[in-house]
Amino acid sequence: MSISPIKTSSTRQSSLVQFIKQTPSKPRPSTLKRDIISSMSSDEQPSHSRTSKDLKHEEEEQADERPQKKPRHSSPYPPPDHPSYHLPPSPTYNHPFPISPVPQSLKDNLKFNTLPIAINSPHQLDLLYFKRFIDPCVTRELTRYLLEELPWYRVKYTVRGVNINTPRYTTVFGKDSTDKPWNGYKVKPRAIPEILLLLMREVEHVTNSTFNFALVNYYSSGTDSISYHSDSESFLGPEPTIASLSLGAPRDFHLRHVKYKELGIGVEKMVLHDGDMVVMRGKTQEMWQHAIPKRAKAEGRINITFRKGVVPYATVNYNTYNVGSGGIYRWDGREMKEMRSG
Ligand SMILES: O=C(O)CCC(=O)C(=O)O
Ligand SMILES: [Fe+2]
Repeated sequence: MSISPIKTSSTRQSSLVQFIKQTPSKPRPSTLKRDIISSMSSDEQPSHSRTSKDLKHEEEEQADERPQKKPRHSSPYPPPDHPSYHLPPSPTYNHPFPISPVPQSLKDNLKFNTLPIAINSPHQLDLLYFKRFIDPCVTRELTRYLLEELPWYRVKYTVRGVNINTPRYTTVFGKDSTDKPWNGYKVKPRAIPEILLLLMREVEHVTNSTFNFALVNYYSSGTDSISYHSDSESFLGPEPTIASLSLGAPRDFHLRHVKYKELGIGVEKMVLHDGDMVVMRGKTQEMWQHAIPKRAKAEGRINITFRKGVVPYATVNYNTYNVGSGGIYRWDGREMKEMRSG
């Protein structure tokens, strides 16, 4: 890693990140602890590189700071005055087929680890990492529900005469924060389904942000991937906060600086596990690109990103590249089946 050293009492001091504990309700960082992630190999967990002293400290802290039981929210979400998410004409607006109600067992078991670790570098990488943000007791049921209930797409498109087959399943819900009405688009946006709103509420709470889109990827095997890119699209506004949730099999998450060659900055590598959440903030999109590279072998993984689109083109673009005009796929319990060809 090319993060400049922070002197600590620890013996290792090459590449460092700051580990910042935050109070659950106030995501403003206050440095309680520093730790080392030194040249993480792609299969290492950040905790593997900690000293035993730090680990002990961590265990003690965790004893006091167990993932919190989800507070009982009695009021519907989003509230009518949600600053970014305009209520659609109906909660199921423009769903191509009905999405079953969220099972009560799934709702009851949704619990969250609201304590992040901050990962910063002098090169303006600005991440929050919530290890097992979603409690492992529910991730299996949640993954299955999303696979079975969401409409999935394999989008094809052409850029400068080149035909592209998106190498993963995608789908998207939501509308930008402008006053353009839900029915004002040539391709109408889709209401965010209840399960994604439940997750969005918690993610908004811990990131102190608001969102209006949920983009969902499904990487069915190691050959599904997303290549290096930034989500710094003009339609997200400056310094966007993007929260990215992982469910299912672990996958590598690589970040490289936009001038990594000129500046000799190495690739940052993490492994994202079932239930983890990475929040990209500040200048991360402007100065860094991220990717999920192909892997020789990998089981299925779902990724959900929450974002805030601030212009109508966000809605148009996300629908074009995550729904498109091709066939629709559903998970039948074993595999994806195309139920309507494009
Ligand atoms: O799957 C991931 O973790 C990343 C997805 C991503 O970067 C994107 O959808 O823009
Ligand atoms: Fe991305």
